[in-house]
Amino acid sequence: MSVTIQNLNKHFGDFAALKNINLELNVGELTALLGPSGCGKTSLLRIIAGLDFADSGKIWFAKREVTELSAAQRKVGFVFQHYALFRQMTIFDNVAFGLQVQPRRVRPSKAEIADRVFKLLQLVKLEHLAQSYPDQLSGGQRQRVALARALAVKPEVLLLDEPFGALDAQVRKTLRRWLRTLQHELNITTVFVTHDQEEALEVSDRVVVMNQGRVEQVDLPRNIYYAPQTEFVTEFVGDNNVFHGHLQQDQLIIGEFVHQIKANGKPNHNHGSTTAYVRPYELTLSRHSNNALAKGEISHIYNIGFLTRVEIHSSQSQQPIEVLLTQAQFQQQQYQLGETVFLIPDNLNLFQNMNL
Ligand SMILES: Nc1ncnc2c1ncn2[C@@H]1O[C@H](COP(=O)(O)OP(=O)(O)OP(=O)(O)O)[C@@H](O)[C@H]1O
Repeated sequence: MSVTIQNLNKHFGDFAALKNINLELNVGELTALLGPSGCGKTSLLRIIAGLDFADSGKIWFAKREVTELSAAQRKVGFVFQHYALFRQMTIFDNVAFGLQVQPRRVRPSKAEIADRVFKLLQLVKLEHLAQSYPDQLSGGQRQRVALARALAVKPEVLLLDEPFGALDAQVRKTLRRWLRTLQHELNITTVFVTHDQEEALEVSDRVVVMNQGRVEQVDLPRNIYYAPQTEFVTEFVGDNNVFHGHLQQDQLIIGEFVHQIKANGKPNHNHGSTTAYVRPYELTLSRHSNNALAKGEISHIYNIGFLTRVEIHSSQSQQPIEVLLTQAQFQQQQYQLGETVFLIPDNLNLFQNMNL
């Protein structure tokens, strides 16, 4: 079931929480809504679910307009960050709940319910805990039960609001891989809210990056990382070093440094005040100033297995500059703490400041 969102707006009092959202979520895809706290992810998810309603705009599930329909009428499955399981019910009864409360005329028979619940518990690999109670389960297991419960009513769209947000890092990692496999097996259109970029990039088929109630970019995870279209996406996703300078034709001028820009890195306008973003692994250290962006003093060296992280203090950057090299690269050059080095970029993401 595809989901289409058209010209959606939502206010809370005077505050515009969602501003003209247009989205097309593809059938069977796992879409992540990613953005900082307060950008409107949960508001959008709740409106897709029918738990809240927009001021204007329309929503379709395939060809069925659902804008005015309640959550129950839309047939969505929902999983929240905090496992909302019924503590006094067994795991089996928790999963069966949505089916047992259906009106008699549509409710499956007792045997059918039992069969479906066991299949779902097998799917989330918890069939051995059917007769346990939520308090006897770990956080990760409870979230898997919550997912089985959401799936029990055969939803057309599955909506997950930071489902692993309350779990520790290791469990999160295991569960997000597991969710990805499961989601592909079931092929159910899924929307997943997260403020964790690694989670969004690893789990989803497509990522919607949001900022202050607007959609900034909708793209494949690799494009969000390697080809960010806006300054916000560049800054929000992945680590960056930031340099402020001036563009003049093909040259980026930062203080005393003049860097020749490669043909593929040129922005549309080639004049004026510019911010350059460079990933830590896209910077190389050199003892020569040729085509450098900046220079500075090595202030910290940190080995992290295969990689070496080098921090550099420079008057060209407000923050310490971070460079990631392989151990081999680093050792070959024998850089020392306190040494002055030049920074050469392999790639630049340039955004021009239109106000200046
Ligand atoms: N019921 C409400 N009444 C008033 N303001 C609200 C309400 N719900 C959300 N907001 C505001 O709308 C904005 C978006 O909230 P929302 O919960 O959608 O953000 P979010 O991106 O999901 O953030 P988080 O990651 O912190 O959950 C926030 O500024 C929030 O304070």
